[in-house]
Amino acid sequence: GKEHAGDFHIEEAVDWPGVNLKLGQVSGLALDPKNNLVIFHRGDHVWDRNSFDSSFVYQQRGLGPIEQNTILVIDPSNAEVLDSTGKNLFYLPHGLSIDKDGNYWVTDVALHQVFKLGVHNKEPLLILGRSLQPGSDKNHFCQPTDVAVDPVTGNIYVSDGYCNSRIAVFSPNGMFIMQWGEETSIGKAKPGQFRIPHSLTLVPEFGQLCVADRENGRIQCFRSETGEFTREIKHKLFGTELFAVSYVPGGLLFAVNGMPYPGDIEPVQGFMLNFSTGEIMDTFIPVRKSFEMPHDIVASEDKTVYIGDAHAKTVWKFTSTEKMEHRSV
Ligand SMILES: O=C(N[C@@H](O)C(=O)O)c1ccccc1
Repeated sequence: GKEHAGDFHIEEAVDWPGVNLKLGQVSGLALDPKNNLVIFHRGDHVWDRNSFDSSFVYQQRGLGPIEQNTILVIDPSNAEVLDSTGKNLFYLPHGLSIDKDGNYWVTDVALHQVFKLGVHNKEPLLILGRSLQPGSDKNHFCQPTDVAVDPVTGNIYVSDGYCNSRIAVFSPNGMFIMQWGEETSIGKAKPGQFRIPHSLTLVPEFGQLCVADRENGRIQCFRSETGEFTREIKHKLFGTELFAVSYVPGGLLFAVNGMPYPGDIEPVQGFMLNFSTGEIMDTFIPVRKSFEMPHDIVASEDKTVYIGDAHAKTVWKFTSTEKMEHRSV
């Protein structure tokens, strides 16, 4: 008989053992060219009220860099740790992305720096920013949150940061090209204004870069070549904070919001959005354990989605199951 088109639902892959991985605060997730999950976590370091002074200078240098491997490569099917690297380099890991050649790009909010790590022995090939020195110019970031590398131009986009409100763009060899964005002024947030640009995702088919404008609880997108504002995606269902975004070639945009503030009714959850229309197509939460501070999200073309949580110290895997709306026989 005639069947209605299947309806996709995203739900936790409850047989995936990765939720039991022993991790520190999970800050960044990415997929490598082989679709392995790569996790950036803080080992035994935590970001709390004592981590920075009022000028955003990191206060816990005495701890030394994290001695555990902060970057884990995980088998997507059985969650085995295929590789681990990144020890004795970082103080407070934050963003992670992987470029088309498989190089890792990470940010460290304590160092106020962006690192490019080579595919092989992961030694830094490029470092942007000045170690432990917050600032806001061509050579200084202030708690940079994420980094994305354009697959065509090789240009490097940095979302900077907690204590800045800009997107800074660099050439493949690290020369400053341009920046855009400003602090959100009192009252309604205007286009191009940020309150913690927290996560980046490139949308190559549309020549755009989208930003999780965290405390404005919205996604802003820009033309990646010029920084020109193209659109905002915002829903009441996002609540106060929108933490992370991940675009999937083919037109889907995934996002995750923050725990409800006192008085908020919107629950913390993952979102699957239609990039072109901005509409919410599905929402999802874990079955095992619960979101505490979901911090990053990464999705692949087959609608496999991972969410990493900085407070639950957990990564969940979600997959898309096609539920036939109903069959007429
Ligand atoms: O948001 C915060 N942290 C998370 O995003 C994170 O851990 O990356 C934070 C802000 C102020 C003080 C302490 C932590």
